[in-house]
Amino acid sequence: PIKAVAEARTVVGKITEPTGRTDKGLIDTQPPRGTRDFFPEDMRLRNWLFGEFAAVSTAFGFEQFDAPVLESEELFVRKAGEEITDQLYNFEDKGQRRVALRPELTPSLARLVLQRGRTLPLPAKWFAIGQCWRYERMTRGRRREHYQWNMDIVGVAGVEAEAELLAAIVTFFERVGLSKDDVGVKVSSRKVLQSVLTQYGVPPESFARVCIIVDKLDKLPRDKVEEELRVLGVPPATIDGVLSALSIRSLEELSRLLGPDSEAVADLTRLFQLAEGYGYKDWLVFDPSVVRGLAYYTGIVFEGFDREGKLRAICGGGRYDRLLGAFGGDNAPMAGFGFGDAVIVELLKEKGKLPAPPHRVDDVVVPLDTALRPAASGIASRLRRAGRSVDLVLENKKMKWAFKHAEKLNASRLVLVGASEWERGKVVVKDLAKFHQEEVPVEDLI
Ligand SMILES: OCc1cccc(Br)n1
Repeated sequence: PIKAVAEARTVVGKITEPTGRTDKGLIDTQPPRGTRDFFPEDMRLRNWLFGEFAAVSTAFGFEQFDAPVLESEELFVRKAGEEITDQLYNFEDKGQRRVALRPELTPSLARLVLQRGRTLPLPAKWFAIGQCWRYERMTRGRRREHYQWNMDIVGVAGVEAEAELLAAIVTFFERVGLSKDDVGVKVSSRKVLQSVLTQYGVPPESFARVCIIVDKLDKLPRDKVEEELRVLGVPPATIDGVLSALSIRSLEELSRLLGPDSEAVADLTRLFQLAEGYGYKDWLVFDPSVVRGLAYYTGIVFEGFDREGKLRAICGGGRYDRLLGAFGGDNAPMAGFGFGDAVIVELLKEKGKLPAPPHRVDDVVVPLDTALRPAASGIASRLRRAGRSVDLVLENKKMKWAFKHAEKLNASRLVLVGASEWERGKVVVKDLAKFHQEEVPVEDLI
């Protein structure tokens, strides 16, 4: 047995106690494939980022909602060949129910809107920050989860909704220190593609699938995209028509192609006019090749991008006026965006703008001998009730250690509970920034 324990010690390392795991080796301490742990330093960054998401949402008067990560699979079963549904993290639970880890938040939002039905006051402006999942074959070693910030407006049919959502995205970029020289937002409308396909007599039921294939243009070679369109039954002439429309780079040109009464031209013209009013027009780029990869978009679509073109889309969104109908409900106009927590961090890191929020406390409280531990605990409670963050030293430590500890915690003050001062109803408060100390009566301590 001694030898076995000794062996176990080597396998399990310093955490093995005599009662440690001697039958097996150390558990796998890595998180499941494609997922991340958030150690405290990671959580501080994540809390900062989510704090920025929430601050922008609040500045725009949005209310926060959430829904289960686990949803009925039926919410995400769409037949448009989207990557997001091809990679659904779905399974059958112990009650033989078909369920899935949500790959996005929008269908859950739609479910909640339908749940409220006519009782939901419109317009509703809701936001969420939630973990979303995909089951990616690890061949590409990509992540299987990320956190996504969503903002959505329900009940506004005009592009004023999209203009407000774009303003929120620009506000976020400015808050985190990115300028229009670092990032931009490509804007288009699916009505462009819809008009072209209609001109070529492509049946409306193929529209969503064509969009999903065209969305792959920035990921697949053009001939692969053309092949997929051909397989879908889109004739070569139509393919050329579609692809040439996507190379247009001005609304004037678009107007010449689609005609003066085009809804797409009217929507986009209005959107750029509103953007001028908000003051973020220079952040926008009209780019009809932007179609986004979600089947349910019906109008304006947009995506945030880094001007150096090194990274994947930073965020994306658009109008989706028929999602409630797809779930069997009455349609209501809806528009929104999703903003992931990964690309933005890569971009901020690259731009040297990624904060590294330190762990800090306001006060470190130290009893200078064991008999004073109850007194020190009382001091810590008093300070905490006053709203201070307090690290109470829980073991008997010397002054030298306490100083180093307070420094490590970036503490503002070191509060020493010593016998002679305590007898006089006082404690010693050392201001660590001003190298100044004073005896403070306990009743005055805050
Ligand atoms: O944006 C697509 C997506 C969905 C779920 C999880 C991850 Br990682 N990525």
